[in-house]
Amino acid sequence: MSDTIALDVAGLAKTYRSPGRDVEAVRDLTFQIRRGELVCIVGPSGAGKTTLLRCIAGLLDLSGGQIRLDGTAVTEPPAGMAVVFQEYGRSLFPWLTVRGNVELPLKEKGLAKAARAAKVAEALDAVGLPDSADAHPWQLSGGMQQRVAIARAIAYEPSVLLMDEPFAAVDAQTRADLEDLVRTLWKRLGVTVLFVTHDIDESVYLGQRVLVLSNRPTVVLEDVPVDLPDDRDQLTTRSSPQFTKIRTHVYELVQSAKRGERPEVR
Ligand SMILES: Nc1ncnc2c1ncn2[C@@H]1O[C@H](COP(=O)(O)OP(=O)(O)OP(=O)(O)O)[C@@H](O)[C@H]1O
Repeated sequence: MSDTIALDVAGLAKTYRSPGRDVEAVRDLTFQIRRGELVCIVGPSGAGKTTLLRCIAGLLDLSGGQIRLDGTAVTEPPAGMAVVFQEYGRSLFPWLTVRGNVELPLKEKGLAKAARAAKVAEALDAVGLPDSADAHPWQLSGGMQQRVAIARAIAYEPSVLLMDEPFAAVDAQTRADLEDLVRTLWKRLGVTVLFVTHDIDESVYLGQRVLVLSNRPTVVLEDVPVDLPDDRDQLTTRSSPQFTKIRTHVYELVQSAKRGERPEVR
């Protein structure tokens, strides 16, 4: 089962077209993610990472290629997918309580009230916010709000979880806690995770693989395996020689991507 392909991105191209100005964001992206994998994506700013995620989420029309989730072409937001964005402040509804926010997609899914209540409680518990159900998002810190966004995503029980720079706006200590939370939930739930980040160390700490993207128009520069033990912790893992070796390699790749290096000319 673990070798089944969950996400298949084949020859993806995306050009934003507007009168008098076309922006070719993604030229030719091809990669596959197996069910239950945790894959990170890094690349230079403006490389098309968000564009890629929005295409996978079914939020943008493709200009070429195809995206398949569990064998089915993605042409609209797929039922089995959840997305956590960077801007938790804008992704939570301020007029709803934490419970209301986490419950909303479950209502849309058609779950009965008792089942919804159980899933909301379980998800808030999993992200360490069992006592915040009646609070409103604006009463919580940034890190807590992002936990609510994660709780909302996991309560929905997606088969694929997309995360677009989810921790970019939180402080370093909270970020480390949230990274560990993602790994814990990923292991517990067996969900397939695609995680976009600017932070090279974060990509190596979290991922089983790191896809390094070229600059725009985007292609995959290198698919880097992260052969670190599965049990990771912020101190031991990050200070291990193997971690340093991989993060140095990814760092050099991103630097060469910034200089415009592309696979066909390497
Ligand atoms: N709606 C849009 N219309 C036109 N061009 C766009 C649009 N959205 C993004 N772009 C362009 O597409 C390219 C890729 O943008 P995208 O946001 O996907 O990159 P990114 O890798 O996520 O960037 P960053 O790391 O800075 O967040 C950029 O040149 C951007 O200006």
